Amino acid sequence: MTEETWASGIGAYRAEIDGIDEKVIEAIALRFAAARKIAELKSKWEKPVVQTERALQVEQSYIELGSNFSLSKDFMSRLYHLIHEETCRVEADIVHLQQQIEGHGEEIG
Ligand SMILES: O=C(O)C(=O)C[C@]1(C(=O)O)C=C[C@@H](O)C=C1
Repeated sequence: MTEETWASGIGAYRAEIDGIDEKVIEAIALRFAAARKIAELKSKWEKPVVQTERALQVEQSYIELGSNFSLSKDFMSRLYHLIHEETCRVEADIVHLQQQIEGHGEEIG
C-alpha cells in the first residue's frame, strides 16, 4: 500500500460523493421550485404558510423512507426540520411580496 493507492482510493470515493451531492442539491432546488408554486397558491387563497398537520405528515414520511435505508430517525427528523424552516422562509417571502403587489396588508386611514 502506497500513498498513491490511498490517494486514488479516496479520490474515487470523493468523486462519488461529489456526484451524489450535486444530485442532492438539484433535488433540493426542485423541491424549492415546487414550494414557490405552493406559495403563489397560498397567497391567492390567503392560506397560512405553515401547515402543521401536513408538516407532521411529511416529517413522518421522511422518517419512514429513511428507515428503509438505515438512516436514523433523529437525522431524518432534523433534516426535515431544516428543510421545512427554509421552505417556510422562502414561501413567506413570496406571500409578502405578492401581498405588496396586490396592496393587501397596507395600513388604511
Ligand atoms: O405542503 C405545503 O403546504 C408546503 O408548503 C410544503 C411544506 C414542506 O416544506 O414540507 C412547507 C410548509 C408547510 O408547513 C408544510 C409543508
